[in-house]
Amino acid sequence: MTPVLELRGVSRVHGSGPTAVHALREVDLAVEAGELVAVMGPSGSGKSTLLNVAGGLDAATSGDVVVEGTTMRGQPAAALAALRRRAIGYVFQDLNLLPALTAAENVALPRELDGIRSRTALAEAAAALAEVDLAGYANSFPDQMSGGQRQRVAIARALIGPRRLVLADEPTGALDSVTGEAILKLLRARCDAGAAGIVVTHDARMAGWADRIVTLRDGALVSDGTGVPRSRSTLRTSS
Ligand SMILES: Nc1ncnc2c1ncn2[C@@H]1O[C@H](COP(=O)(O)OP(=O)(O)OP(=O)(O)O)[C@@H](O)[C@H]1O
Repeated sequence: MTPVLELRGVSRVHGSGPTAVHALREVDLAVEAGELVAVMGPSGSGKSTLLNVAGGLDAATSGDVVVEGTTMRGQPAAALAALRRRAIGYVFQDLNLLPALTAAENVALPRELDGIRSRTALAEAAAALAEVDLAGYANSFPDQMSGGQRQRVAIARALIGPRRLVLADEPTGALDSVTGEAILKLLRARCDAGAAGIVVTHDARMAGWADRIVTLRDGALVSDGTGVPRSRSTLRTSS
């Protein structure tokens, strides 16, 4: 089976000369449909860079990023933007919700940008909001919602439509552990339904929802927990 996401020898160097920062060094990583991978590692080890490169928000300096069989390198900007919108859901560390739009409008935005009719996109947004337990909040604005609710709106925006790759950068960062766990359960459920997911986290309990944990150190993948027995069936029965 073709992995949903494949990084092949991916390096990312910020800047050049003596001040160059090697944020990623020759990273190989494949994520299959149905799989949730947790990325851990110390601050500055390259976790956000890995997500940005995987999501096409930043370009690899060398190596290839392949999403659903499409190599990002060499794609015209418009094609890359379309691939990002259609295939990739991204939960940003700082959420990036637009304050002037309601929760439903925020969630619907990527679909509308993709040419889906507004009514259809808003109906999809309502379903995505229900999926994250915010059915009654479609018409609320971000500043009328709690931090945890805003986080769930951002998750709904990443899950709307037929996205097959979901990338989340510390999605539980500012949340209490119960809400954080709920967010990971949502990502887990989407992966169980056939998506591929990567979640950056510092929290080993959150990483417990993943099928495997990869660790970055100074931009290099130093461990890949492939082959570790899956713990999610245990987690599920105890939740
Ligand atoms: N745009 C940039 N320009 C220059 N250096 C950068 C840039 N983005 C990241 N870096 C550097 O690349 C390295 C990796 O950063 P990155 O944010 O990917 O790490 P991280 O593991 O996500 O850190 P944290 O856990 O603190 O979020 C760091 O040394 C950082 O300073």
